[in-house]
Amino acid sequence: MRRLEAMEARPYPIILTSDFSRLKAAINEVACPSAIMIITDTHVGHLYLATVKEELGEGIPVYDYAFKAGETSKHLGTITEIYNALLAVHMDRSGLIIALGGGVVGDIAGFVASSYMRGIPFIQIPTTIVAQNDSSMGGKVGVDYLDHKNMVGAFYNPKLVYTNIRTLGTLPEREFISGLAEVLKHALIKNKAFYDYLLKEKDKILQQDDRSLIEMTYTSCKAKCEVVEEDAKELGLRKILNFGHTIGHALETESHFNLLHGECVAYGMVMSAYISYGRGYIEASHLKDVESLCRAYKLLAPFGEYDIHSLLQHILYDKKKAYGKVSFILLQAIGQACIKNDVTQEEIEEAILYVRKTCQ
Ligand SMILES: O=C(O)C(=O)C[C@@H](O)[C@H](O)[C@H](O)COP(=O)(O)O
Ligand SMILES: [Zn+2]
Repeated sequence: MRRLEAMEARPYPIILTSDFSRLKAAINEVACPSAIMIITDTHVGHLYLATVKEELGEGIPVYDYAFKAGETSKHLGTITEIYNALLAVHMDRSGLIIALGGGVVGDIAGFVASSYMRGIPFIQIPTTIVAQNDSSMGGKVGVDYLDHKNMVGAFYNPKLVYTNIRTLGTLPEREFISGLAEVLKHALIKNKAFYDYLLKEKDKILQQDDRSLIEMTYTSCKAKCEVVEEDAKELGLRKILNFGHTIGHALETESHFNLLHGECVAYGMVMSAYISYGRGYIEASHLKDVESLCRAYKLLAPFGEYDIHSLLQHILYDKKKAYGKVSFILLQAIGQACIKNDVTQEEIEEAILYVRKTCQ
């Protein structure tokens, strides 16, 4: 087991382990709830709800609510349904919400927790690579709105993140691989030694060796927490966590979510590295390093025939636009990112064409 304290200012523990046996003790350390509502989805609920409930025991009422699994549930309708479920069991501020599942569950349950009765405590039990290494910490919660991803939400931290890495065993391979893109991102923007580790340990990580996964998750979470610690509300430094996302989000939308988030982020990271190379920020060999790392983890499948004009339109309407400018995260070295808001349409087009040519 490993333990990390996220956020020095308002700390919450991140427990990394390989079963659920310490769950109750970990909750007791941070809360003393009168009742618990476990929010999950139909897929994860089927796999882990019974075990988690058993671990929680019978001392207090434990309710559950499962919504239909998938990004299509990430909208305000699901939020209202959960408010209704909470009201039906008279949940008040002395209650606790548990998010049991991947990124969509964490984002939805966290948003409910941030807004129900102006905020009640919640904890995260992330069950996917994305959730364990990225979305369960940092406090971003919310839902999609109309066509816009994560358009409505809040910053609201959990009281605890309890990660059982064995839950990854039931994750489809495509999702496992896709989620790893966020881990690679943390290495590329923040930690060259982690980049080296990821190359060295790739076989063990892909085989889901417990020790390697726990070590990887620990380092990944630490990198993210260090960034969030400095800039929780994404006014400056935190923007680097969006490396690969400006183009990645556009691709996600353009593929009608047929491509997974991490798959798009991987293409986006190579495109951003290409722009960085074009500007002379990094050497050609560093661009190849980014590609090799993604390929080592089976990312960068052949790139589809996406319409460049539509992609550009999505990018130009990026929700992170400020004062009319889109922020881009570029690389200055492996393990070092910078924020630029002067990337031109031509640079983006060339980067898309580069990935189209390289990923065949
Ligand atoms: O935590 C952050 O900050 C991130 O940007 C992490 C991203 O990997 C994650 O996809 C996040 O949900 C993106 O948020 P958004 O604000 O760009 O929608
Ligand atoms: Zn992401």
